[in-house]
Amino acid sequence: MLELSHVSRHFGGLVVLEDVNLAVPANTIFGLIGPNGAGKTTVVNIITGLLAPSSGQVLFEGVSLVGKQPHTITQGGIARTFQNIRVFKEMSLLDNVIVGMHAHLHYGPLGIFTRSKSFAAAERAAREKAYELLSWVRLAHKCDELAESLSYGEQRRLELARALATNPKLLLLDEPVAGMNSSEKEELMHEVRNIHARGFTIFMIEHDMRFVMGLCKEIAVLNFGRIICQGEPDHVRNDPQVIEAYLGREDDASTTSQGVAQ
Ligand SMILES: Nc1ncnc2c1ncn2[C@@H]1O[C@H](COP(=O)(O)OP(=O)(O)OP(=O)(O)O)[C@@H](O)[C@H]1O
Repeated sequence: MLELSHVSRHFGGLVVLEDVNLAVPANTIFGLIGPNGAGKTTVVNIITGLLAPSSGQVLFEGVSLVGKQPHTITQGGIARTFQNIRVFKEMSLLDNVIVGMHAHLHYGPLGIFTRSKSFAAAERAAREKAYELLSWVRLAHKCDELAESLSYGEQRRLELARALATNPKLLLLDEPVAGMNSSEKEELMHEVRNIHARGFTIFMIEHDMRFVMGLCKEIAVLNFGRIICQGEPDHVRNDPQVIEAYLGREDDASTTSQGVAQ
């Protein structure tokens, strides 16, 4: 579904990504991990059109994403969440999700002013769809509350619902459990599994090894801008280069000489 071939990215003389090759098949949960500064965010920014690669190709369903604007890439079927929560705190949960849907609503400019029949129908359909997406992340009962009333974990779940509002085929999660406590992580793991079971392909970058190992079918490991290992969790966990890359790094995950955290 998503393919990066020989992708490199330099910032001046700094080589941040070098010859990165990744293939994310449809219907999988794929994880990209790596120590701080390895280049993970740069990969996500290249996929979503915020950055162009210095060289190489990025294909989504066989079509090149290089040079496309972020909103075009979103409309083409890739949605993302961000490391830092970006919900609109003074808006209701429903309105937060409807904002995410905006690009897909079809009503003419006059409809907005006259509240024509087609506008009213589009608005009703948007509210119904938003309610359904909120129910997927178990927040429908709070649909009219303001986002600011939600706990941190709930705000993250709201972001998921909003990302899904663009009707993506591929959902990119950028450090989805950053700042969460362990029960919030458990809940999000459940949510991500459910969303995947509804037919979405998921690509995540994440520091939390337990979360990644528990969810992903396939994992790629980035270190100093290069992919050093790719495969199923058990393979990655026991790979000597991966253990070496993580050993002594308290910031990323618990590692032992027997492997990366189970
Ligand atoms: N716009 C930029 N200009 C110069 N250097 C940059 C730029 N963006 C990223 N870098 C550098 O690229 C390297 C990789 O950064 P990136 O944020 O992609 O890593 P990361 O793996 O996501 O790290 P983290 O896990 O800490 O978020 C870092 O050394 C960073 O300082």
